[in-house]
Amino acid sequence: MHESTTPKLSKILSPRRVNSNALSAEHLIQLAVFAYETHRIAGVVVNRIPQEFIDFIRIFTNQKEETVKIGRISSAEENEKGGNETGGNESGGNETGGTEACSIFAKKACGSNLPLTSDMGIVDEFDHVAPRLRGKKEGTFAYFTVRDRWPKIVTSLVDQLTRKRDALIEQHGEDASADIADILEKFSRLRYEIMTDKPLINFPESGPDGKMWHDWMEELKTAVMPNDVEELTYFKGPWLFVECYLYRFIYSAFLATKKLADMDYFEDSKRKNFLDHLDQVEEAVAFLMKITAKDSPAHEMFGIHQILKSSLWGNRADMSLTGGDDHTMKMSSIAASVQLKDYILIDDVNWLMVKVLAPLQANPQKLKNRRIDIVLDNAGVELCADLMMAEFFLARGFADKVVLHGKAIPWFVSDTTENDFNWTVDSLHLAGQQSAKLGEQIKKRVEKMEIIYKADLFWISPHPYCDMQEKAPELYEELTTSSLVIFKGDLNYRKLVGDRDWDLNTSFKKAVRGFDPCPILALRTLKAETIAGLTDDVLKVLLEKFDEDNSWMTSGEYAVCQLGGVPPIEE
Ligand SMILES: O=P(O)(O)OC[C@H]1O[C@](O)(CO)[C@@H](O)[C@@H]1O
Repeated sequence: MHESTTPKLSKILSPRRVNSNALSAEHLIQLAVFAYETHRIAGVVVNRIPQEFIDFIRIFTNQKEETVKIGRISSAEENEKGGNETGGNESGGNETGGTEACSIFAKKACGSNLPLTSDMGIVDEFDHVAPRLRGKKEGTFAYFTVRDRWPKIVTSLVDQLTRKRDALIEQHGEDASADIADILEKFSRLRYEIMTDKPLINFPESGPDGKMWHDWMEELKTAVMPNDVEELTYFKGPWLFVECYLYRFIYSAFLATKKLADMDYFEDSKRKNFLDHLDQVEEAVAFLMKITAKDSPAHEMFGIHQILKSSLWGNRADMSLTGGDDHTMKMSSIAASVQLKDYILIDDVNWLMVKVLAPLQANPQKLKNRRIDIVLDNAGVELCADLMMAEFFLARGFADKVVLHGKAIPWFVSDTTENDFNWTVDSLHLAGQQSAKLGEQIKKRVEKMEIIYKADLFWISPHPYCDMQEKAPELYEELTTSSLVIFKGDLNYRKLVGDRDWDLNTSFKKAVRGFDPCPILALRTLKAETIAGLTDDVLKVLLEKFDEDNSWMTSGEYAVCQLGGVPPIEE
């Protein structure tokens, strides 16, 4: 019976949200069976009851107050209760000797009338928190990424190398020819291994973090998935880990060459993105110059929304979504910040002003070392908006220094490296007079160490940020001295919430799992199926608009400005 009902159930549950009208007795039974099956397969107590299950039962039984409990009932507990209260599935013993049961019983008020929000993945099979996203789940964006986007990214690198072959040989000499052949061979194997879901292999322990990668892969296999080492494949491994591995693997192919070890193979698309947005950059910088001018009549707080949201919408112009293809924004990020406000699902900017920025600017203790950090994302137009944000904080007296954190190697197609940072500052004048002034201003600030660029290796590791304190204690310590850390973009957000399939209304605080060095702000457009902290009202609107389609989570159209690390405004 289990075999025949479970697939039907997954069909019902495969969209993230399920229309509760579609419920029937049969569905309910299937749910119970599925829960039992999952429990039995996972072999653990199910300690996180999916909201949809609770809602299903509540709606189905038409009772107002109840709790659904599903899990392994130990013999002692079962004896005490006198067995299964609803006469649920009574299966025989199990491997550990306890009696397994699927038990559903009413106890006390629980749940809300929220739409059904999470998928049926109950808890992660390895650590029993919300499930990590994985490429193996068909129909998800992670699956599409592994199946289509990654091979496409590798193919476009192959195309680029083939196209540039002669120029590279001319620049570096004949050795480059063998280098290119070597890389092409590695990439063709890489594509094959992705597409046929092969296990990840160790790459040479070279580079500043090569040894660490070996350790992390071992750790993942031994600590996180000890019984399923063969599961560390492109589709089955945790999506975040495997995606970081992919970009590190690409880097290792170049690193192993004689002449191309320093090449930034994503540079062309990053520079093109900047050059395609010159008008938009100039328009946005002109606004910045107006509100930061010494005689500007603007109120101190004027412009914060525009500047932060301009940086947010810069994150739309991400080239990794299109595999490096053109992705030109039509309006300037400042114009977008005004026009696109309805697409911001969580907007904590007022709260940020009250709790963080206003006290910083008032600076009652006359501090001289107020620091704001920006963990950068993409180069190109997004970096320009981030530089504007840094300048705004300094010019308007919110901070004495701004630390920009970039990547030490080419990363996720368009992420900012030190070269990108320097090149962009040097090239701002191409956008126009106002941008030229900004470029000069930033250079001065870099000289005076008011703007500092750093590239800690942790940012190119596969770890969620809740592990920072353990994996990169010095970086964590450093962030505790900051007044605000702004995390830009989707990848940073995925790492903040651990790249997990949280119920959409899980609090942000819970999802960051103790990562709390100082106030943090996520400025992210949604490009992956993970988010936490949506309110009932927002969920309702999304449900009405999208029903069972969750493209809003990955289209890059919607966004959040989400604050953590400070008490809620009403406290
Ligand atoms: O540049 P961003 O905003 O971090 O986006 C990169 C993200 O987009 C994706 O390419 C889409 O999932 C992810 O690989 C990554 O999380």
